[in-house]
Amino acid sequence: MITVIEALDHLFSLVAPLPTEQVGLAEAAGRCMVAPAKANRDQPPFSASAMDGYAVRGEDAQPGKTLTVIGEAAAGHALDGTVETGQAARIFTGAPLPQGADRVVIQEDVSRNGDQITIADTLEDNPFVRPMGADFKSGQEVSAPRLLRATDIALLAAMNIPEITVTRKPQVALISTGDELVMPGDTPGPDQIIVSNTYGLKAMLDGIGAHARILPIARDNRASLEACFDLAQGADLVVTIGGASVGDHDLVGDVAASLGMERSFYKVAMRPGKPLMAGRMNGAAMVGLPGNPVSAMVCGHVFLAPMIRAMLGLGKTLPPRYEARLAHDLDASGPREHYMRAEVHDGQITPEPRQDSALLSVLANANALMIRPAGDPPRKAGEVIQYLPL
Ligand SMILES: Nc1nc2c(c(=O)[nH]1)N[C@H]1C(S)=C(S)[C@@H](COP(=O)(O)OP(=O)(O)OC[C@H]3O[C@@H](n4cnc5c(N)ncnc54)[C@H](O)[C@@H]3O)O[C@H]1N2
Ligand code: MOO
Repeated sequence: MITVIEALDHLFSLVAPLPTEQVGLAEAAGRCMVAPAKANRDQPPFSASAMDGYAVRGEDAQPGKTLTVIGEAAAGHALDGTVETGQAARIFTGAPLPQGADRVVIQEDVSRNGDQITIADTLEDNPFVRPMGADFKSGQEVSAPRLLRATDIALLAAMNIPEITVTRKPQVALISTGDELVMPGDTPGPDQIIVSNTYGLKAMLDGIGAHARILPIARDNRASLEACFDLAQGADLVVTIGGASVGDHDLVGDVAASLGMERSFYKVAMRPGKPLMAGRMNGAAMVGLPGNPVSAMVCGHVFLAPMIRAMLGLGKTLPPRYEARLAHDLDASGPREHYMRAEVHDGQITPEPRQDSALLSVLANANALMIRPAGDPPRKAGEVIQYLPL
């Protein structure tokens, strides 16, 4: 059996960065921007008031001083004039600082009588001015490649970049297999369960920039599986779930091979996730995940997510591992790399007491996959161990 790292190497060789397309900013959230974006202007484009109050010359900002108000500057309406010694301009947050003025006295520090203001003894030191270009300067870059978050989109908008170049979304076809499965909302027979893996995987993959399609459930016969593979055409990545092991009804490998799948590997020395298979099929990457719900989700994190990132152009890199200290002693681990459902709090990690790969409630309760290397010896509380955050 190959290792997790070897399997990832094979999986990376099945994918490449996808072509790019233009999108408007309103559609850019979660997309992968491929080229650096450059600010088209300074922000703010002028020295701006940070508060509501009065713009004055620095030397006039003294407690007890009385000044004459000569006009008003509001956001979008600059004052046409200069603030001279002994003068002030009414000013509001975001307005350009008038010529001559170099600070703002907030209105709480001023008493006003007609066109006269007197500065109070409570005068604050802060000049309440945002210098021109304080946020960013023209030409400043937002680096790429990057998955765009809400905060990036706000920054790109402020930079006056209405359209960006992004990688086309990887199209993923998700095929659950098994006679025992029905869709959520359907009425299961006495020997049936509700399909969960396709829904969990779609949520995971859509959340990292892919577009996953849930295909009809393939039944445990060749014709049904073939029909589902046919529906998967056009996808960049075809993912089957279940039917990967050694049982009489585990047909995925055979059917995929008969449809031309060139296999890269079958079986990985990991737990859960051992009966994983992958290859190239009709120009797409194909991954056959094990059916146990936790196995499928763990393989999604460990294998599918890095493949999606590679297709987006974010590089062929391993998911970053974090470190925490064991809260309790652990027994020796087995011959397969073990991804244990665990909880990390305040830098301390505790594996969940039950690790059966059928238990989705345990997975949902966990916030980490604690990684025990193959053949890991017994470990003591306080030792450092690696994990993937969930
Ligand atoms: N004799 C052996 N038996 C098994 C071995 C083995 O090495 N020798 N491996 C075990 C391991 S490890 C796993 S993992 C499972 C994986 O088997 P399959 O990929 O063939 O999965 P199925 O048998 O189809 O299903 C397993 C389990 O998961 C449920 N399932 C399947 N698909 C879904 C879905 N989309 N949503 C929710 N639940 C699903 C299914 O009902 C089964 O309960 O094989 C072991 N056996
Ligand atoms: O590998 Mo299975 O995926 O141990 O449950």
